[in-house]
Amino acid sequence: MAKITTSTLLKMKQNGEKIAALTAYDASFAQLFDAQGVHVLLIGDSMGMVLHGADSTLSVTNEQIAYHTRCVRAGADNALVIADMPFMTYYNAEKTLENAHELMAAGANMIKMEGGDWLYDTIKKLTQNGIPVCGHLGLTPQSVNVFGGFKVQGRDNDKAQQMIEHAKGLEAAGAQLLVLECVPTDLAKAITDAISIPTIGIGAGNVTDGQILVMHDMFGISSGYIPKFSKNYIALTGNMREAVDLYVSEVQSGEFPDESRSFN
Ligand SMILES: Nc1nc(=O)c2c([nH]1)NC[C@@H]1CN(c3ccc(C(=O)N[C@@H](CCC(=O)O)C(=O)O)cc3)CN21
Ligand SMILES: CC(C)C(=O)C(=O)O
Ligand SMILES: [Mg+2]
Repeated sequence: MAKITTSTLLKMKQNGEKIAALTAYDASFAQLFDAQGVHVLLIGDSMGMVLHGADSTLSVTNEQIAYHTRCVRAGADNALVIADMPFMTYYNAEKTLENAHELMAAGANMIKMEGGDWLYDTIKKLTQNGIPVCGHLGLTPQSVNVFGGFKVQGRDNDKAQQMIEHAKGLEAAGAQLLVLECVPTDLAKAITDAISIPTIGIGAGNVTDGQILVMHDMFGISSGYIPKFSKNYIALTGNMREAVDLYVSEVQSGEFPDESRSFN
């Protein structure tokens, strides 16, 4: 496998080849995932929950994401490395550029931010400065307290229509990838068809251009609650390497996620 870049991912969408992504937080797992053909590794602020044991992602800092990005970078040969921008590190353009710079210097190839139309100007600035951006719409966990819980988003028609507009706007602002989290499958399909950049789904059905899972959920070892959209690949295979291998092949065939792991 050659190095995965933003243009590789775009070509994969155009060719109908599914993108397999996982979160990663250290060099050993990054290397294992990379060796099994995972295309994208995300240093997620989910680390607040699966590494630190918190009940949300809000306490994660830019410094922590930078530290784990260095760890993942060291193990990633070919996979594209994306670093999450944590809660309250991108509330204005200047702050965002400074914090995104730290994550890029730590070895990220791209940064990810949660949100819609209020991010357009910032995304423009980042890409102008050479920092590729992944958007994130739907259940954006940094807004858990606004949503009143981890709830599926875009169920009513107005909200769905608004999310499609925001997806188009993010693309127009320069975003090169888009995560869709916990949205009805029909909406994920409409968004995936409406934009030319690839979509990566989690709890968004098998209609997106790729899939991502939190690695601990895929291994069935997350502390606390395991979301309904995830799948325990260790239970199916008995070892980590085969678990990742099966995940990648089920993403590529469209077998994962099935209806029982999607929302309608
Ligand atoms: N281990 C882990 N896995 C994740 O996928 C994940 C994290 N942590 N932390 C950051 C966010 C939080 N996420 C979550 C957390 C809970 C639900 C959840 O409870 N979902 C309900 C659906 C609720 C509804 O129907 O509206 C479910 O049944 O899965 C979803 C996403 C996704 N991310
Ligand atoms: C679940 C993914 C998309 C994420 O943002 C994270 O792991 O923090
Ligand atoms: Mg995140």
